[in-house]
Amino acid sequence: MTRASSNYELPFDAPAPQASPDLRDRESLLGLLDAWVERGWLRRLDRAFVGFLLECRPDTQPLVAVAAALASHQLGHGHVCLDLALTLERPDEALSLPPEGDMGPSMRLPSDLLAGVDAATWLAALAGSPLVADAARADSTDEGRPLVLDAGRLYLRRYWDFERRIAQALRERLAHPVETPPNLAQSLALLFDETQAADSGPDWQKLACALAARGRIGIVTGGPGTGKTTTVVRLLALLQMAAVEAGRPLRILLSAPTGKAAARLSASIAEQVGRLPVSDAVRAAIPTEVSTLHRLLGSRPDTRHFRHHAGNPLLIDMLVVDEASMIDVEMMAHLMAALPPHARLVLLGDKDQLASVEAGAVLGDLCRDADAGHYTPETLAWLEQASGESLAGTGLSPGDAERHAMAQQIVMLRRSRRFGAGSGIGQLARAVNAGLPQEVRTVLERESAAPDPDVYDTRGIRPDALDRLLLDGHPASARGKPCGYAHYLDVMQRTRPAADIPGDDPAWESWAARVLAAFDAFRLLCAVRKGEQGVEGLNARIARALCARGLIEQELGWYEGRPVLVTRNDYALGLMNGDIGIALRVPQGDGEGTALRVAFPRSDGTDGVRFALPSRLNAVETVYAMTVHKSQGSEFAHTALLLPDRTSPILTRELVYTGVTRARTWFTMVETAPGVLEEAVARRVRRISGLSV
Ligand SMILES: Nc1ncnc2c1ncn2[C@@H]1O[C@H](COP(=O)(O)OP(=O)(O)OP(=O)(O)O)[C@@H](O)[C@H]1O
Repeated sequence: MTRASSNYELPFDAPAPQASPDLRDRESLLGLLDAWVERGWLRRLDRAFVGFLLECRPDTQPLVAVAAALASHQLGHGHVCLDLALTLERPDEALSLPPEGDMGPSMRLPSDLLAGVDAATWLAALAGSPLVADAARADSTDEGRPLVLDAGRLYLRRYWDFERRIAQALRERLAHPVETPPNLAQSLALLFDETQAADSGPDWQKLACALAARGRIGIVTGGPGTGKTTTVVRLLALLQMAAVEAGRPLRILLSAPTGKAAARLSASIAEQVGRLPVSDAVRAAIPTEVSTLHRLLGSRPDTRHFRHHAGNPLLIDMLVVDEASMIDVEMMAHLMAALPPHARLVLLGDKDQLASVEAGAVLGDLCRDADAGHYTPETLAWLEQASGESLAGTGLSPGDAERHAMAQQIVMLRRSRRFGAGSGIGQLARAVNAGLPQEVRTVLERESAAPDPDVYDTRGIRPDALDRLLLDGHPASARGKPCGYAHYLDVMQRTRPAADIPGDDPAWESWAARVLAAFDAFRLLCAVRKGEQGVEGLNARIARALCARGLIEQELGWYEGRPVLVTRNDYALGLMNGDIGIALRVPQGDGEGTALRVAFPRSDGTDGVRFALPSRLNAVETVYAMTVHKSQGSEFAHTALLLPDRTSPILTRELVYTGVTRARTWFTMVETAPGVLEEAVARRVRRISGLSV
């Protein structure tokens, strides 16, 4: 880093006009930041970053140091940068401070710290600091500066770079469309031969397939069951038909952010490929194996670098990534870098779901215009001609090639095949997504009172009734049984192979697979981790209730039936953060009695299972209840979402929507206090970023 000086700079000790006492000098500011770290308001990392900057430039103004601390803090909350104006407008809200559940003694808040600071003064201080590069000036001497100021947003350079590289790579892809396969219209007609009902509008899947076929980048977004996988399977068939014919089948890879999502996509594609009206040669050229993004890029232990990057790109012609809403800005930048320029990239995902826990909401940012379409007249004409579908009367808004460049390669699927008009879960998801609390309440009341409900509402549930719900679910109905956690333990006991069957017999693996599948019959989702109504409290409660009923041997430690969630990638064992396993008693290899082993599904889309020694698992936690965040990419026959009794900024529309849409057949809303659901539905997540293409 250069140690250039600047005319703007004030000596460190000079107070900014009307600044709060915390911004008067270095010691006061660091004192407050240290107190925030102690209290868990800032990460140690954020404080260390400021320490590093002050070491490089001891004369740094407090206004610059505090901006650096807050920009780093924002990354921990999923924001790619610090929006200065927004932070000054509503400091505590913009910075999510005090954090959820902080009941400690009073402490100086961001609003106290930033009182009296105006945007112009803050911007001038940053613009004048040798630590801050100005994004508008392509000045190579700026390159070593650790912070970047871009249109009123302050970035840590790494993250500004990620965003810039993603935008650049996408623009290049958009600027160089590929040749569409010959006979596009005929192939589309062959693959999409369903007749649409006259009132159901155009076949959005066909439109999505056509758009993706013409570009190096295509995005297919849509709610659960709208046919994202169906569309991509047909796209793969369409492209491979032409490529196989030409004697050069495409090298295609499929990927997803988590092992669970990869396994789901793999099973779904395998099932759909069989039904394609194509030759065996084309069918054989469509892969069904799906790897996680980490595995695809070749993650290496103890480093953030991957084996594949711009200098060693993937040897492929096409990449499909499912559950793209879970991709954070860093992963997306690595992904774009590792993709050879000629390769096609297709992203599938639900833009309305919660974004990744890490910084950035790439899919949400790119799909900003997806509801309105924003197609240019050229795109509209091309789409109608290629697909034979009419977009008249769809209510889409017109677009502009400059302002809506990315929108030209995005289609939003609008008709759910899983949750049709009559589905309570579908209606609930739509009402939540539309941000209509009153409508949400109406749907809950109406659907839960129906004779064979798929939605259950338990307002003000009593503790004993909650325990019964969590263990036994609801009474069986015509559709089957909305289970609780007793179910998979029952399957475990009932289907256990006979004790004299040797440990290497496949019966043990099939049994484990069956128990793992039964575990997915029910999941309790929580909004928060801490407290009685968080994951930690509920896991303890469920274990206690199962133990009291004699369904598990003990509440703590390792016991048969204990479900565990992997919380850190373990490359040696091939386990990824988010993988779920269950401890089972299986025969020892030497024929000497039995031992506990943790069964994990293989992430190759098969029903295979592998076993790990409990003592080898370093980062796991019990997972009856899980956070909505961790449940992304999974679905469960019966899903219950428990909302805490106090509202908080993390209870948002996206969180409730993601929770509801994890349910395949039944959904239970567990409300512990009035008004919390309504407030959550009315609140939107806003991820701060500058990604726009
Ligand atoms: N055009 C279609 N014709 C008939 N059935 C369809 C069609 N599109 C989707 N389906 C069926 O609807 C269900 C959901 O489709 P699909 O799995 O493709 O949706 P998705 O959007 O990928 O779902 P998810 O949200 O689970 O990722 C599947 O059973 C699929 O076979």
